[in-house]
Amino acid sequence: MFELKEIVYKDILAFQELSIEEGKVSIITGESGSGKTTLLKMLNHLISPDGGNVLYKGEDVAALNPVLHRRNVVMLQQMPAIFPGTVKDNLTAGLSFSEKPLPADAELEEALHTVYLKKSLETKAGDLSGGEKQRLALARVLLMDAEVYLLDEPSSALDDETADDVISSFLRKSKEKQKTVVMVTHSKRIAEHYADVNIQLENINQKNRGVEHEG
Ligand SMILES: Nc1ncnc2c1ncn2[C@@H]1O[C@H](COP(=O)(O)OP(=O)(O)OP(=O)(O)O)[C@@H](O)[C@H]1O
Repeated sequence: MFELKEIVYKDILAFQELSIEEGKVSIITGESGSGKTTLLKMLNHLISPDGGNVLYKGEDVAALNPVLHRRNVVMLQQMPAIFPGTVKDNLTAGLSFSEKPLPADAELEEALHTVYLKKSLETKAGDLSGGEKQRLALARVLLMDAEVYLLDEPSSALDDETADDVISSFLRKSKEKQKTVVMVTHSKRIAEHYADVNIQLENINQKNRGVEHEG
């Protein structure tokens, strides 16, 4: 799905080669500051490497329209924005922004069910807890029906049991629809349980290599 070659980005990332396989769950781990978020941003065309190439389905991402690329490759940021209004307003925000058709309420409720968020569509989003807001943002991303989901620590605000429920349910849904998922996590447990492929980033200021890849 993605091929990255001879990547250099500031003094943050430097590695020879990395492949992200279609239909797989790739989990990125590595110590704080090793460049995990930076790598996701590169896949999302939010930043471009100083050296090397990022190919998406064989095409150089630098040559793709960033807005159109981000409809296919959707990123859930580490601290996702929650918009004023209801849960429903928040679920449909990404779709409205991308000018995609809005789903019926039943589909929105199904997305809430997938992320174990037991709230009505009319609940005020501002009243949700931090972990509930994180799940709401994950449901919003799921509804985008993208080809690739880039998830930056999507369960950081959840207790272990809820994190397991939510991540396994999200990944089951994405596998059913043959989506590609790239997820950053600090949780060894999540990485061990759910990765088809483990990508370990190393801090290039301390060590001399950037990526270790296990399939
Ligand atoms: N635009 C930028 N310019 C310069 N340095 C940056 C930029 N963005 C991030 N950095 C630095 O690059 C390093 C990697 O940041 P990044 O957010 O990718 O790390 P991370 O592995 O996701 O960390 P964490 O686990 O703490 O979220 C950090 O030292 C950060 O301060």
